[in-house]
Amino acid sequence: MEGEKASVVSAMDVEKGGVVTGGTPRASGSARSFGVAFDKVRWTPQSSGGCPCVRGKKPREWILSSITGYFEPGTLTAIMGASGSGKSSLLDILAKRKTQGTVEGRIFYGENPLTTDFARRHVGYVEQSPSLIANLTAEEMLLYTAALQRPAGEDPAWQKSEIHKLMDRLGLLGRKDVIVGDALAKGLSGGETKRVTIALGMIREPAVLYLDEPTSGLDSATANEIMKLVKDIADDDRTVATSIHSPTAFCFGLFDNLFLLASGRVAFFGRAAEAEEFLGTVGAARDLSYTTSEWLVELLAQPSSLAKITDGYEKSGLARENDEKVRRLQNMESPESGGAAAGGRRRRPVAETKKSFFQEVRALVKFRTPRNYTDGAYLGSRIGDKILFMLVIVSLYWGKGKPEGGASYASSMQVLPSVLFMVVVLPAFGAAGYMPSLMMERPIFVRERADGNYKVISYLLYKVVEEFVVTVPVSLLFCVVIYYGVGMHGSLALFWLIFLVTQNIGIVLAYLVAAFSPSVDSANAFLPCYVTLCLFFVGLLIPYGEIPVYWSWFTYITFLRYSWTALMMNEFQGRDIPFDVLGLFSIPSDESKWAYFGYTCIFYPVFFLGAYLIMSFRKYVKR
Ligand SMILES: Nc1ncnc2c1ncn2[C@@H]1O[C@H](COP(=O)(O)OP(=O)(O)OP(=O)(O)O)[C@@H](O)[C@H]1O
Repeated sequence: MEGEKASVVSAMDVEKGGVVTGGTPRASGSARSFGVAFDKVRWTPQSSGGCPCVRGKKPREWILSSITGYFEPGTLTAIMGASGSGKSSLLDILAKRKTQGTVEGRIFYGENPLTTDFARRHVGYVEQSPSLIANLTAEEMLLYTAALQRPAGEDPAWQKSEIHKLMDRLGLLGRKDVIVGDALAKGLSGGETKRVTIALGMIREPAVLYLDEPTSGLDSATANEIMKLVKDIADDDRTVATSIHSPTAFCFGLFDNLFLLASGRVAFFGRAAEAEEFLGTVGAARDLSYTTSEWLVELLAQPSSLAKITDGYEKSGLARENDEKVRRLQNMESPESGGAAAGGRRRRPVAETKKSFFQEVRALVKFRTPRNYTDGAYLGSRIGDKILFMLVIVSLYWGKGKPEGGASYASSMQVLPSVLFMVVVLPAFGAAGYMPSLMMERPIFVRERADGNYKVISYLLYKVVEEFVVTVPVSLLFCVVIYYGVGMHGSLALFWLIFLVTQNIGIVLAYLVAAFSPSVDSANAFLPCYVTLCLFFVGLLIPYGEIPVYWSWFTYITFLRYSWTALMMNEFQGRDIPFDVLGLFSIPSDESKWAYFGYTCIFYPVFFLGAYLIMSFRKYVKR
């Protein structure tokens, strides 16, 4: 496959003249060089749809208006502007990451119009505050991302050696075994975390790399180092643009081009070295007590002078030249582009990196599951409650299921339905414990989906497989101890299967609730509410036959009803006892317990599908 062995890090390792890193030689900049051209781009947070009578006559407020420019391969463009001027919004639009509002204008990458698929394959995006997986080490974080983003057939050993080269180049190799960490568990420092995020943006070898404030929160020396790395990336024929708030003089010297934004309009676009002279021509005289970058920051922070500058730019010859160049690039008539628009070279086909969902699930399980399985908090919350309730049930009901063991028939007939009731209710309530994991991980899920790391189905399958593996031994222990401790009858295997399935239905129910809930609080309110309502309709608190007709519909969406009925049938069907226990609870004695087990199972795919559809179509990020 072309490019299969193309270096993960060739951007870093290529010596001028085109040499290689561990893999097959790659001529410098020979493949996947795209320039970016954008013409009269504007954006409003208001959506375009809807009936005007509902929307009202409120005119649209354009946060960005008439933004025209281009980024060329081999150049580093800095986007500067005051806070709120639209820097991040512009990058989001160019990377197809805006999820709200209306975008107008034309955006081309080479000869390709911008699409989500194109952006996922060719555009790297280094977020300002990326969500990383806190319990992975720096090395694992990169290997994990490489396993998801690199072509399927790539040799993992080769991938690992390339990742090590990338880490070495980014000054991370000595810190490869340090966990990424978060606010609660300290791991990498802020500067090291930024390097990891830049490395993440480079793993797919994107032709275009956007960075949103890569130096924010860093000291000047670290900021300079980071920007040197960014400049190196651009020097390898990549198209690189970064938003930056207050660059040091050193950083400013690294910029090839400068894009100044003022209240969503262009105040200057051209060679960084020519900005000062141009601004002088539109009446913004340089204050010599500042460095150029400091002066620009001061200038852009003064709203009173900005309209004059943006008006001056829009009427300038420079703006006309830029417009003209963008039009040439988009029409693919640029002599310097050789027919490939926006300054890009003719590119060869890119290695197909799409993976099957099975390969994605395997990568997710390989890197994330071992960490979870060795995390005491993760396992404790999944095993602890089962062990506790198992001990409570056994100590309370020891031997009471067998009348011949001392308990009277009457007591035994009361005890067994109650124990079975608790056996189905516990995993349903316990499901609340699975919601936070999905909700806390939502920012990671959102970033990884935006990076095109996996499909929703792969992520959900990984989650359920990871949980299922834990539930198998835990539920087996729980069921064996209770079965023999209480003194049950019927099939132990079916008893266990019903409990196992009920527990896993609880898990996917938790995922479904987590998928549609806007916050952990609302999810925590909804799930116990639904489960508690279900308790009334299980069949123990009120026999089915006595449930009022206007509530009967609810019994059909009470999965606990089916699992409890199957357990009751398993326990009492065919037993020679002087009580008609099943009849007492309106449970048909002549129907198959396996059929009720089957009805229970149906809830699993239904809840799973619900969670999948919501996670696929819901926009979790408003940006
Ligand atoms: N989804 C959105 N809905 C409504 N307003 C938004 C949305 N996204 C951005 N804005 C507004 O657009 C303006 C530009 O925001 P943006 O984040 O692009 O600015 P910025 O220049 O990157 O700022 P900073 O340097 O502080 O990060 C701000 O006023 C912001 O509140």
